[in-house]
Amino acid sequence: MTAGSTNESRITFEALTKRYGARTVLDGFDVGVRPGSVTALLGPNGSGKTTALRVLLGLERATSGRALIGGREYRTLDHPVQRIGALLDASWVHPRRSAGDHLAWIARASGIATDNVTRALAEVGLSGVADQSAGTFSLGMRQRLGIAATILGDPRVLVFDEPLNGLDQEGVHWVRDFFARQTEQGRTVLLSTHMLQEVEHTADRIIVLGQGTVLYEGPTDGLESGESAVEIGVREHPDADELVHRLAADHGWRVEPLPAGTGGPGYLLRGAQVEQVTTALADTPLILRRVQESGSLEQLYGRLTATRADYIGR
Ligand SMILES: Nc1ncnc2c1ncn2[C@@H]1O[C@H](COP(=O)(O)OP(=O)(O)OP(=O)(O)O)[C@@H](O)[C@H]1O
Repeated sequence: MTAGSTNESRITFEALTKRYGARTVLDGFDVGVRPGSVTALLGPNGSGKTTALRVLLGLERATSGRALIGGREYRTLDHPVQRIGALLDASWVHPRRSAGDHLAWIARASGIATDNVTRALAEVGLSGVADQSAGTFSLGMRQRLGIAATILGDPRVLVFDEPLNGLDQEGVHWVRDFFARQTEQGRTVLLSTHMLQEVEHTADRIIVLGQGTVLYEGPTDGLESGESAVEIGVREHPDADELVHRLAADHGWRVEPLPAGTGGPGYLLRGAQVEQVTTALADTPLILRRVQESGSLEQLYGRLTATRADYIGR
């Protein structure tokens, strides 16, 4: 792959802000999506994932900032369907039209040679039902048909909104394998999801979206196997901050305050092990209320999105 084609496959959100009236949905959302990776845009319901994708696809205008495909905004692309394929809603298909006709119709409307229909149907395993009405398809088959439409123009960038929603196990596995095949060929896959459990097995990287901006961006595997960390909660104590920081300095841990909970302050101690922490705290006047290992995707997500309620309705 040439450097040029890598750049063409890159998605970039540049300080993207989107407001609906007084409501700020995206607030300087700024992140790049790497070619050759499956990247999950993760965030709670209403956090702005679909909005970010819709701006990328030219379906919404940004209030400020930009969303770029290979350095260009969607509306300036010469042959958009050959640059980016997107599936925002798999239910969008005429029920009486056959799978093949549905794709041929999209191909014609997009200026793509209809020969591509056969290739796309084969790629998603629907060749055998090409003449069957889409209305008779299961959700998983409709999803595959929607995916076939995204690859008609053989684009280097693929975007999906909640692609695993409602699928059974087999459907989920199929979609994951499909994504892996695409990135092996150097394509960029960006998907949105609000389901954390999906991410670890589906994506190589995650972008956590909250408070309208990027709360975290990084690989999914490092989250589980990376540096150890321990979350603690202690009872209110006038010197709690100072004591925790002193312990951390003695042991070489890094301290991050956690969002205030009930009953006392909380801290994330990076580089610490649970046993070290409980032993060290036993020599202080601090009373431990809770302690748990951290560093997993679930804990990270919980922590990052803990303050989202402050933002909604702003
Ligand atoms: N056209 C619009 N006018 C006003 N508000 C809108 C519009 N589109 C989206 N919103 C609001 O923007 C917020 C973000 O919506 P968005 O669909 O981007 O979130 P999401 O993260 O994709 O959530 P979900 O997982 O529920 O789809 C929501 O509160 C939504 O009500």
